[in-house]
Order: sequence, then C-alpha cells, then structure tokens
Amino acid sequence: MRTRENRVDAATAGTDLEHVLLSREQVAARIAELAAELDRDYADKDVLLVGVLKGAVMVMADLSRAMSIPLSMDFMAVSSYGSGTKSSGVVRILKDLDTDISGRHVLVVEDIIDSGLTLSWLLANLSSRGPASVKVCALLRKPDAAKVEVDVAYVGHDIPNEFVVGFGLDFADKYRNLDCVATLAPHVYS
Ligand SMILES: O=P(O)(O)OC[C@H]1O[C@H](OP(=O)(O)OP(=O)(O)O)[C@H](O)[C@@H]1O
Ligand code: HPA
Ligand SMILES: [Mg+2]
Repeated sequence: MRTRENRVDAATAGTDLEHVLLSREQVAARIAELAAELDRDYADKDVLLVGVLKGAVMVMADLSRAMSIPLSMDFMAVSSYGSGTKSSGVVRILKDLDTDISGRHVLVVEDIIDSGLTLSWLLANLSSRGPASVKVCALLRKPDAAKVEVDVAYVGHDIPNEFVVGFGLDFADKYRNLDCVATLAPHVYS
C-alpha cells in the first residue's frame, strides 16, 4: 500500500529526485494562507480564476478548494518550454478561454514565474480584452531568473534559480504528479 511517507519515492520510481525544496505540508500551508488572503480581497467581487495549463492544474485545484467565496474558473493552455528546461521565449496559445472577460475581475493562477516571459505575454494578452482587473497568484517565483519584471500580487514561495518539478511542474511532461517541489538528480537529464 502507498502511504504518505513513501509517496514521493513511489511516484518517482526511487532515485530521480535530488533535493526536496518544499514538502507537501509546506505547499498546503502556504496555499491555505493565500486562499484566506484571496477570500478577503475578493469578498465583494465576482472573481474568475484563470488557470494556466498544464502547470497550474494542481495549484488551481487546491487553491480554489481552499477558498470559500463564490468564484468561477476557466483555463488557458499556453506553452513556451516544450520538452526542455529553458523558455523558448515564444508563447503559443494551445487553448483559449471560453469566457468573455470584459468587465470581469480576473485572477491568473500559475505554478511558477521563472523568466517571467510567459506571464508578461499573458498579461498583455488578457489586458487587451478589457477586464475590470487582472491580478496574478503564483505558487512559486524565481527572483534571480527574471528576464522581465511582472507585477505578481500573490506569491507562494520565492525559490532559488534551479529547475524544479512537482506539484504541476514538469520535466519533459513527467513529474507533475509529485506532491512536493523538488530538483531532479543529474542522471535524469542525461
Ligand atoms: O516565467 P517563464 O520562464 O515563462 O516560465 C513559466 C511558465 O513555464 C511553465 O509552463 P510551460 O510552458 O512549461 O507549459 P506547461 O505549463 O504545460 O508545463 C510554467 O507552467 C509557466 O507557465
Ligand atoms: O523550474 C521549472 N520547472 C518546470 N517547469 C518550468 N517552467 C518554468 N520554470 C520551470
Ligand atoms: Mg512545463
């Protein structure tokens, strides 16, 4: 049987992780704090959470369930990393919103802000659609990796400039289902 204690090992088939930066408990605790803050800030607003697929799927699921105000959800799928560990800088929309966001209060939910290129492009794109407001909530941010400055109202954790996986974050589309945030052992890249 898979227990809490062995879950990381089970999900990674043993030795793929190098270092766990954030445990499942640390992530859950911070998401609960962010949800409480968002509940207060959006108490009198009809908020639309926009999850950026695929990476934001876990944050979106946990954050939205930790919030208690009425809210709506929609998703966009964009990609700039492909199968590598560096942003290509070219953002492609793979799936657009179903919702007309003009006049809406939009909260973009992201797993990570790394170079900032994806978010900077996305904010320009969403702002051109005439929303009442657009803010961002990201679980992780790498301050030392920023190539463009983006205004992020809600940040879970600032982390070092290392490639990380888990909690929605992938390497070559794997490891998204890890319940912690971790770096990968060098042999995984070779
Ligand atoms: O700040 P940046 O350097 O732009 O990196 C952050 C973006 O990169 C990742 O998405 P990716 O393009 O890998 O797609 P995915 O969410 O499907 O993994 C991540 O989910 C963010 O959206
Ligand atoms: O550190 C990262 N890991 C996985 N995907 C990412 N996309 C941007 N940065 C990262
Ligand atoms: Mg990715």
